[in-house]
Amino acid sequence: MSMPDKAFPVSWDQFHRDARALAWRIAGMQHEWRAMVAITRGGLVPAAIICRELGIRLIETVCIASYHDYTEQGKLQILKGVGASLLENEGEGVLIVDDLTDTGKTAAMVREMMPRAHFATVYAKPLGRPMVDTFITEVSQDTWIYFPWDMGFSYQEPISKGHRG
Ligand SMILES: O=P(O)(O)OC[C@H]1O[C@H](OP(=O)(O)OP(=O)(O)O)[C@H](O)[C@@H]1O
Ligand code: HPA
Ligand SMILES: [Mg+2]
Repeated sequence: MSMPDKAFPVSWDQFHRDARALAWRIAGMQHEWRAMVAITRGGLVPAAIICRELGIRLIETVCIASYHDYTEQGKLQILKGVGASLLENEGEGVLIVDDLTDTGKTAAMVREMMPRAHFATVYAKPLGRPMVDTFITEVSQDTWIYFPWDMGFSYQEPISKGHRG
């Protein structure tokens, strides 16, 4: 995969707002969640915001490593799954959270573990969209989302000089 053409930088403020919007949408489903599963590492950030909003206190992780070299997706590797109790009833009543779905491969792998869980991401690209139940903002496949935890302050080229942001 080459570097996507477009950039979608997200600030902490915006991420908090978007994660809260996702919490509002899920709250509207009026479902009793028995646990939340955060997909590490990116899913830990929205998970923290959403479990606070929804009052969920049982938080588990699925630890997956996939993007080993910036935009180059390596083979997906499950480093850790969830405890047996969450797998009961195919994950019914479990809320799975990730920051985004891109190709949908990560979501597909976790869905396989808990087919009846609800899968929510803050952002979704078209290829991953069919793999998630709920998301807030769709960005095009040729866009790279820059999350605030990956960023630092740096000089920005003016748009007229070819700046892509
Ligand atoms: O839909 P996909 O193409 O599978 O991509 C989406 C996944 O990629 C990123 O995680 P990454 O594997 O980079 O690890 P991280 O969360 O530890 O940063 C992101 O947080 C999603 O989990
Ligand atoms: N941004 C950050 N991490 C990612 C992306 C993205 O667009 N796609 C897959 N992992
Ligand atoms: Mg991730």
